[in-house]
Amino acid sequence: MKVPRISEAVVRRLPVYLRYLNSLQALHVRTVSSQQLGEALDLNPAQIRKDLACFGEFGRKGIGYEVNYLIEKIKSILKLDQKINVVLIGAGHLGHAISNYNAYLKDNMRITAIFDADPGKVGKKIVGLTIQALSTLSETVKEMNIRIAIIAVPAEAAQAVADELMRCGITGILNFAPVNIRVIEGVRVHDADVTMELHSLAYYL
Ligand SMILES: NC(=O)c1ccc[n+]([C@@H]2O[C@H](COP(=O)([O-])OP(=O)(O)OC[C@H]3O[C@@H](n4cnc5c(N)ncnc54)[C@H](O)[C@@H]3O)[C@@H](O)[C@H]2O)c1
Repeated sequence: MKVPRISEAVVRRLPVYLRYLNSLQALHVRTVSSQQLGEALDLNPAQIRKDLACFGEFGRKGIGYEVNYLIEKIKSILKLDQKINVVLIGAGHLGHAISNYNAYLKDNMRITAIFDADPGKVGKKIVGLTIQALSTLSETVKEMNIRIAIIAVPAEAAQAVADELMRCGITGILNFAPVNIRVIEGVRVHDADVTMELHSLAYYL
């Protein structure tokens, strides 16, 4: 089935559905209604039905959605049914934490290469992956067919790193550096900024 172009808001909600569905699957729950999903995720059931209807008729009246089937569908929509290699740039404190987390993921999407500019770190290992010098970035990205990168370098280095990543063909960047990265058309950046999240929480105090 050809999937129509869907809004960013829907793309953002699909991983939320997936995470909850995975937790239901772990509990051997077989079906779930949009009502139950809505209550658990604090979302409008009509919204959920509308989101999922973008991709076809998954649900059945009176039964709801089959958890396993819906998980497979969402994974395939998000392309998580295929192996996705990710490169991490920056093997510092955050880079280590992310790599350690990655090691326990039972996921098709995994960090498969780590790079750092510090010659003292190059050659060392983090959870089985050898930290590489940036001179081999382009080669590794091509070899491993990598299109997604995580940036965990200091803010002042982030733009140059992003530029190099784009030259290598990276089209998706998860940026942890507290700086706005400029990208060329066709490349997406998602920012993960702990400080900004805390600052906006402060407003609700
Ligand atoms: N540590 C945290 O909890 C945390 C949380 C959120 C965001 N951040 C942000 O993530 C980034 C990394 O933080 P950190 O605490 O891991 O810093 P860190 O100093 O421990 O690590 C940064 C790493 O990047 C490497 N590096 C520097 N320039 C580089 C370049 N041009 N190419 C490749 N590697 C390069 C350094 O050698 C170092 O290993 C920072 O921008 C920080 O603001 C950190």
